[in-house]
Amino acid sequence: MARTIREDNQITGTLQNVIFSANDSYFKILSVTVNETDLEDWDEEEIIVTGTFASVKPGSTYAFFGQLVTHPKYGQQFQAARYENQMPADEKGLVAFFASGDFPGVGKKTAEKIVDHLGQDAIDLILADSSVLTGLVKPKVAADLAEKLQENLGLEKLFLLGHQIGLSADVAGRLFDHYGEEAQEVLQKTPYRLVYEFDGLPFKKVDAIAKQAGFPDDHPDRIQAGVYAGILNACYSAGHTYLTVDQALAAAQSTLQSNSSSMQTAIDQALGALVSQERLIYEDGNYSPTDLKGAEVLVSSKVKSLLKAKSAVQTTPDLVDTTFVVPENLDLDEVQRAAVEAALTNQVFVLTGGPGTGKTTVTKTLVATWEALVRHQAQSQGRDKEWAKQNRVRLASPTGRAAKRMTEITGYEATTIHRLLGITDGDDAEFDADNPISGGLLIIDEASMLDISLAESLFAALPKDMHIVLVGDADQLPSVGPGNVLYDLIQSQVVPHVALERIYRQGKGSSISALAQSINAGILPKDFEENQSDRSTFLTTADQVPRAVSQVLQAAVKKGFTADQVQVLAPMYKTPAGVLALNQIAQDLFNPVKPGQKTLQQGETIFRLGDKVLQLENDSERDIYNGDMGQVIAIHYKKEPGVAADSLVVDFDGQEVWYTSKTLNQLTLAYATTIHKAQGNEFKLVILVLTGQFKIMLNQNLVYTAITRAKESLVMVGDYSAYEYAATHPVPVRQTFLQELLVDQQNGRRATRAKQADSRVGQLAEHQGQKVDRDGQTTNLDSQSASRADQPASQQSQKNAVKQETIQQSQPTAVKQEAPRQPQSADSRSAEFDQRSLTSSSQQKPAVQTPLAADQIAGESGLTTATLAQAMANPMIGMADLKPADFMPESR
Ligand SMILES: Nc1ncnc2c1ncn2[C@@H]1O[C@H](COP(=O)(O)OP(=O)(O)OP(=O)(O)O)[C@@H](O)[C@H]1O
Repeated sequence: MARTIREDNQITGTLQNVIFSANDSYFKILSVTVNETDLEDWDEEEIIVTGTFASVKPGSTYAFFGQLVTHPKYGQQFQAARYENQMPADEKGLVAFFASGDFPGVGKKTAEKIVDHLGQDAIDLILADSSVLTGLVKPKVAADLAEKLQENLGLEKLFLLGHQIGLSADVAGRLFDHYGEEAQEVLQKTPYRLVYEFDGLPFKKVDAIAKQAGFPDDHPDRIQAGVYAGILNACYSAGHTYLTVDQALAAAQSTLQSNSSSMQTAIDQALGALVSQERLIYEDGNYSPTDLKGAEVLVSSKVKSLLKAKSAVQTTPDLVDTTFVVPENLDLDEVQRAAVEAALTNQVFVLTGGPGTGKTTVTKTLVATWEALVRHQAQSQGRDKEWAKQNRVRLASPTGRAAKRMTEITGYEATTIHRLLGITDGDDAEFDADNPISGGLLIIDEASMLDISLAESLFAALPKDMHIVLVGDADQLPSVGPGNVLYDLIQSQVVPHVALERIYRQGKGSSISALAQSINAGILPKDFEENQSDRSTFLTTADQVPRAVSQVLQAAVKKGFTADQVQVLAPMYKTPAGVLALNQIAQDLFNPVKPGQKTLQQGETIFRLGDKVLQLENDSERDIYNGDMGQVIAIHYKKEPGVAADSLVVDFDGQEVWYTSKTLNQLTLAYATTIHKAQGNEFKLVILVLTGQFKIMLNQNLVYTAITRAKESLVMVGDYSAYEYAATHPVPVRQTFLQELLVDQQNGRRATRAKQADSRVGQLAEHQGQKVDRDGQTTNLDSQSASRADQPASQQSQKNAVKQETIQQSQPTAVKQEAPRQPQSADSRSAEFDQRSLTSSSQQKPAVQTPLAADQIAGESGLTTATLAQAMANPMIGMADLKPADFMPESR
């Protein structure tokens, strides 16, 4: 139901007391005695007022503007959108205000002196310029008084100004925290500074603030900030670390919404100014945001210096050979063994491979062999325990979940990279170039998720002689943030690399692996629609997706799958086939409303006790990270004894984390997630939804990443053409410098030019339409976005070339693979896609019909209920037994 917009009501009242005050924001709950109100039905003396307030003072009078709402537990209360401090109306009141005891060193006499000299505008005069107090009071008293006034009234004024210019109280509060008493001046006099200095205000918003402050469209500050914001947005939305001149101009024009010739000249001047201010770097016809280029330079130079370094622990091939330890007596194949040797005999090493190829097995062997090497040398060289500790193995991963898995598998402590580096929110890393981390060998898992900024922090903090091994699946999605670290390291051929290709886990019979490999090669296999022992396909139109997913989930629930074991994946949040809608469906199935069940609401989401939930942000202080999944294990209401505020407790694999209304926005339901958020996680059953509505997001790496999250079974729902389109479209090329920085200058330039030529093919399509961030959130374009459909197919061929070259150059023993078939041209595929998307549901390829219903399976297969769960563990009689007929609505 659409929400009706109402005019604000008003209450003027005296503050009795502050019932609750949040630590991490200005949110408060107040008890107020009503003096006057326009609320028709309010006849009580007191009212509860909630909202964002400065240091409001009991006994003072305020005017609150907002709405009367009904809280499910606490009943009626006033939700204030803004408020005003009713300042003393006359000089007598003003004297009482200054002498209230709030201002150290100001008694009645001093208060009278101040008011005598400054009159009724005393407060405004002091807030504007505290030097008006010079000579009236002692310097210390003047400083304290000005500071206290700022703290209370300065923030209140900022709330008021924020309200007038369309800033939420929360942003106004953060601005005050950032700029202090200067905040108001920044907003009114130099608003475009916010583009460079303040996180979380898009250029459009800053521009609107500046317009209200009287800045014309052609003001140089506006053009400069618009150019900078445009370039930065373009880099972040496409994952680039630089833009060509043409791209930079297009991004700037799009952000500034003008391409007049005078604007062209102004943009050129702004680009020059941004370069001289060192906000941008211009080189060889490209513009890079200084931080991104700086990060690439640091990573490349650190990699090069590490490659030349000699570690304290000797790792000659002979020593590695004699100390080689393979856990669990596994028989490593030739390539795996060569990978271990190369990883230990080189200071920097990259290991890649698809699921089940033995990356973890190699990691375990590396850890065990390294420890044996350290022990052996500590003994033979008479080293002490401290030396062994200094050279120990460290393990880390970009996500908490992957780190936990590493710990479980290796038996060694693994952490997130953030934790390894001691990065806490908003603060600099504890470990950096001046204070490096300790350890002799560092293994980073899920390295495909490493963006250039995190890579910079990581490489900066490595001791100069540390061994580093990056492990990942090169065919997965690139990092959410800019950069292409893993790809560039491999492509440079400067860093030794082994690609594991033989699949062990799912074995030859696994059709999920075969499908993933085929999609990797740009082909949707002929048997895509045929149900296999471990995968099924259900073709539906976009509007049939919710029903189809619901049917599949019901079948899964009947078969005993838990919410933890099943993961619904879709590329984006919105649309009826998107993550938000699918979460509702899954929540109702896995955790239906029960009488008396405790719930807590945040925005549109109602969390129920028992829900599967996902952490959306890194919160290093509480050691929970973006992508961590957990379960709601308790909900507490404020009215309960000993409970200070409504709260929700989540169990993240044994770690309990509390959320209150202030942190609940970090959490969402996790029955369905975007594919980006599922990176680094694996699930027994994956239900993947792709439809033409997600076209802007579809590519090989996305669908490959989704499919390979399935450990045992995969159910694909949606539109055939969407799968076909994704399978035949490589991930768009990322423009980065790291590769060329790693190789010699001359060769590097050549490579860059080739990449630029490629990316220009797609330039015409850029800066148009919608912007979709790397996690599937749609926003209107502020600057630009690259249309994935029009990106060249070059990354696929580059990728294949890398694989081939790597195998030949760094890994002579690896099993060579046939070069995959090149995908069709992007144009012909696009045309085909559009045609298919227009096909009506009756023209959709029919779902394969089989007569066996899910709940018949136990009987017909001769399994008892008790053995059914056991049977589910076997992919051969697992989810694949759920046939299309079990999932699809009867009417189909
Ligand atoms: N050389 C080998 N011989 C026999 N079994 C092997 C060999 N290498 C790996 N395996 C087995 O194959 C399975 C998959 O290996 P592993 O977990 O190391 O792969 P992975 O690449 O880490 O997979 P994922 O990325 O999906 O976690 C494991 O059960 C492992 O014991």
